[in-house]
Amino acid sequence: MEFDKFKFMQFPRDIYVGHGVLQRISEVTEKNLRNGRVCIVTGENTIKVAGKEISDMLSDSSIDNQIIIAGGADETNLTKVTELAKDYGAGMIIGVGGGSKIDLAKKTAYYLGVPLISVPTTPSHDGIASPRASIKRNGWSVSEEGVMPVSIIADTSVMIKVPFRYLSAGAADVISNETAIMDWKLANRIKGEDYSSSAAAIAEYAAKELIEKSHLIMPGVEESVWLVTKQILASGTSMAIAASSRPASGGEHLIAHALDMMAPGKAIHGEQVALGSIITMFLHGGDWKGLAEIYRNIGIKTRASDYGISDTVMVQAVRTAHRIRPERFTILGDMDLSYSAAENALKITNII
Ligand SMILES: NC(=O)C1=CN([C@@H]2O[C@H](COP(=O)(O)OP(=O)(O)OC[C@H]3O[C@@H](n4cnc5c(N)ncnc54)[C@H](OP(=O)(O)O)[C@@H]3O)[C@@H](O)[C@H]2O)C=CC1
Ligand SMILES: O=C(CO)COP(=O)(O)O
Ligand SMILES: [Zn+2]
Repeated sequence: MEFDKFKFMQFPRDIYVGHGVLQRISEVTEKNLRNGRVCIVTGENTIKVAGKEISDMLSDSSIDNQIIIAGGADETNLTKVTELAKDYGAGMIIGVGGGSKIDLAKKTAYYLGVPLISVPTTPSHDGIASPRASIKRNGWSVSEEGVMPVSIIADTSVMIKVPFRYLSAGAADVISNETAIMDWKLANRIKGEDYSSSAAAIAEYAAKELIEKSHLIMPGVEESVWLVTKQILASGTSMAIAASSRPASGGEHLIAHALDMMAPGKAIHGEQVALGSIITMFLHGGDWKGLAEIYRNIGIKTRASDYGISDTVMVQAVRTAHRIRPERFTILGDMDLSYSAAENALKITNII
């Protein structure tokens, strides 16, 4: 048979991570702006944290720019942001904020065919340096092709200012690669899905590094942000190699996306993912107790009620999460779990 494999991988060119790197924004913009003006996609909170400062720094360097304040990463907001950026003649997008703003920015840059700079204001997720965008369409979360940022400016002196909960969530998002990889291997064995051992090795390395150094993840310590951000970048690289979020998103993420729909605004992404990965680790027959202990050590609460999520919702989320992405086979299978099986697993693992 003729060799017909093909894969497109995108990687960032320049990554600045550490104290005070935000000051590089004008220099990095000038280096990457081919033509047109700059649109800064940010949120209501994050404009105050870094969005406005970035706009001022660009203006001081005579770079025309416009701020777009956006909401969540859903279809409606994406259309609005893309139209505004297009009307403005954007030749570059700068995404400033958490995962939702960076995903909107990734997808806008993708539609307009312009470069993207990613400026995370929080270490709460591992989408900072991934080419994938998680967008809600008709209420369902879809993992889509976006652009990989040409540059990432991760200023730890900005990211340290978020509540510790956000740092714990980011670490949990990376640690959950453990179950994502188990699911990917399972899908490879059962469904013959393509599997990349190099992408999996990097995703697993990132998780293991944080597990080994979990005692160093502490509140109010900028070095902890540095530690987590480095592995967030590694996790993003694994998604770039796979050209998919597979190495960092399995059944635990499906449960998180189900909770997004069924219990919106209760727990943040990384917290939902942590709950999901304890349960999928249990279903895989792995060391769920050890995993839950690690999560608690880094400040993650491991009971659904800690977030105001009811037992019934938690059971339903576990039962039905597989419906969200039927093409992404995981330990959750391709049929609803029985009520009693889901409830039993959640009780044994002390999630409910
Ligand atoms: N594409 C990918 O590969 C990945 C995507 N994701 C996606 O990322 C999202 C989760 O990201 P997450 O960051 O947790 O959620 P959000 O982007 O929703 O941010 C959570 C909240 O934190 C606020 N915030 C961010 N930074 C600061 C700050 N420095 N100070 C004060 N408030 C701040 C935001 O404000 P504001 O309202 O201003 O935005 C927002 O209200 C999910 O949609 C998930 O699907 C997650 C992992 C990987
Ligand atoms: O959150 C992710 C990795 O941490 C990837 O997002 P999806 O679950 O939307 O693919
Ligand atoms: Zn995630």
